[in-house]
Amino acid sequence: MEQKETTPVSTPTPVPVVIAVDGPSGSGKSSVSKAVAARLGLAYLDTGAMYRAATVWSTRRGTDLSDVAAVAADVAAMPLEMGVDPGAPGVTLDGCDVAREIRTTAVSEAVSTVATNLDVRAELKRRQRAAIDAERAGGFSGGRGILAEGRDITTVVAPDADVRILLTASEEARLRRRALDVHGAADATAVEATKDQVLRRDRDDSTVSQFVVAADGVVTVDSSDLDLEQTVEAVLAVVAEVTGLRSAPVSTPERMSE
Ligand SMILES: Nc1ncnc2c1ncn2[C@@H]1O[C@H](COP(=O)(O)OP(=O)(O)O)[C@@H](O)[C@H]1O
Ligand SMILES: Nc1ccn([C@H]2C[C@H](O)[C@@H](COP(=O)(O)OP(=O)(O)O)O2)c(=O)n1
Repeated sequence: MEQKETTPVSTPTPVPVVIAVDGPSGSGKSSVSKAVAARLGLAYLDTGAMYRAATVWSTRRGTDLSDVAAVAADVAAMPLEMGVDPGAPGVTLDGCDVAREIRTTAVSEAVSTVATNLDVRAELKRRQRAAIDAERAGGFSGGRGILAEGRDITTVVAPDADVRILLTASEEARLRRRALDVHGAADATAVEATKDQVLRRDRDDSTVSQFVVAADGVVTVDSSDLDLEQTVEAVLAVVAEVTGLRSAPVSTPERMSE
């Protein structure tokens, strides 16, 4: 397996470390988690991408997504490979790159139907746990560990994780961020057009996962009034507090003297 090149990290380092991050849509889970994993030299698992890939796979096969048994059968045999490099986390189905396809609006609108299928959840949970165990044993991170993010990582997939974080943000901040992502603007029209993807989807997803209120032992980080870098720092601070694991200070080039 490919090993990560050099990511300077200071000790003490209780490796392997497992970090679980959950939160609603637009809270910043993916962007923040990728940055935190990269800084700590950890693998990164985007579990939402797995539900998105399952949606693409079943749709491609012509399955009616509301047919619970048929979708579950598709997903049981799904040839999915998840890349866990936080710098380039690929998603392939049957060897083909689907990283862009899984982010389309059509998939965002349909994914909750697949994510609320309990047989699909059981199968993907099994694969997610296997990915976490692979990093505990070596894997991409060379045994340093993994950060996994989604909706049920702190509660169901890895309730035994060393660090468990619920990343939240106000509804307004989440809608604004998603509108900027999808429409390139955060005016009233763009925000309105984003509501189904954010609010309706979170409502549907909440029926099978608990990601609105932190479970016991889960630390809440509210990113509403933080920018991306501040949120990354806030998560790194929780990790350092709980495990002692710290990233090396980001080095700045020395100024040339005249
Ligand atoms: N704290 C933050 N402040 C401002 N923008 C943020 C913050 N966190 C994330 N973003 C931006 O919001 C968008 C949604 O973040 P994303 O990581 O996709 O959220 P999630 O995975 O929770 O849906 C991204 O464009 C991201 O850069
Ligand atoms: N562990 C997980 C991860 C995602 N899901 C669901 C919730 C979402 O509707 C989809 C896609 O998740 P994703 O994290 O990509 O969604 P957002 O980027 O936050 O909008 O999968 C889940 O049910 N459990």
